[in-house]
Amino acid sequence: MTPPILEARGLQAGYGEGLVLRGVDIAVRPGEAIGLMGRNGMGKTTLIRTLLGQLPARAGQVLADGRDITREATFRRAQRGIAVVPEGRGVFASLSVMENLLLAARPDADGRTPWPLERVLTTFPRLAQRARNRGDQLSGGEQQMLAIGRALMTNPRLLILDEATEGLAPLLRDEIWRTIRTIREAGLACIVVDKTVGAVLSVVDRAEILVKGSLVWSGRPDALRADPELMHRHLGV
Ligand SMILES: Nc1ncnc2c1ncn2[C@@H]1O[C@H](COP(=O)(O)OP(=O)(O)OP(=O)(O)O)[C@@H](O)[C@H]1O
Repeated sequence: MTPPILEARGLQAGYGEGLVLRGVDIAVRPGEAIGLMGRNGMGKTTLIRTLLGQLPARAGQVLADGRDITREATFRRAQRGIAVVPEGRGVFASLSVMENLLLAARPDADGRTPWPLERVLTTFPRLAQRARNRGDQLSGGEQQMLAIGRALMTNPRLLILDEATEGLAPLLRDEIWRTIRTIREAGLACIVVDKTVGAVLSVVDRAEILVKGSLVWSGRPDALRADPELMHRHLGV
């Protein structure tokens, strides 16, 4: 069987004296979409940061395609096709939409470009309309689309979206969810973190619930929806 694109085994990490992740096992296979769920402060962002190498692992392993990358630098992981749309977006304010996109462009590790500029602009028609506008002239929703567009320009195999719809008006949220669905249908693997539980469950293949740095439940979205008590206890809905 093809090994997972990204995997954690017994992963522990934290800040200062405190341990946040208490031995997490998780794997994302090619084309799979995972919803990483849990109440505030349970460790979702910490897990993503540790998978990306932005925070060191204290114990356990991170593997990419079956290879141990626990000590590998963040930029090397990005070269392996792991792209992130961070909380807070990271768009260059003084550059145009087009410049933001072109600056991010690079082929994948095999030299292919499944996401050329034209495809990104077709996926986000709003970005095409705003091509000459500066990053700081965009609405919050447009900035978010640009952040996702920039990630796609790196031709990733796995896209990690942390709070992709945070702070956006409902209509813009719907537009972001529609594009995430399009990206999914294109076969790109994703990890999605978002407070809108219903929307996350509508786009992922599997949900994983974190409680105090441990994964306590993993399963299909319909199994989670069918268990209101579980949803209430761990997700507060
Ligand atoms: N830079 C930091 N320094 C110290 N503690 C931190 C830091 N970042 C997060 N924490 C703590 O680590 C724990 C997990 O936080 P994390 O941000 O990973 O949770 P989360 O599940 O992503 O929650 P949220 O939805 O609120 O972002 C929390 O107790 C938080 O206070």
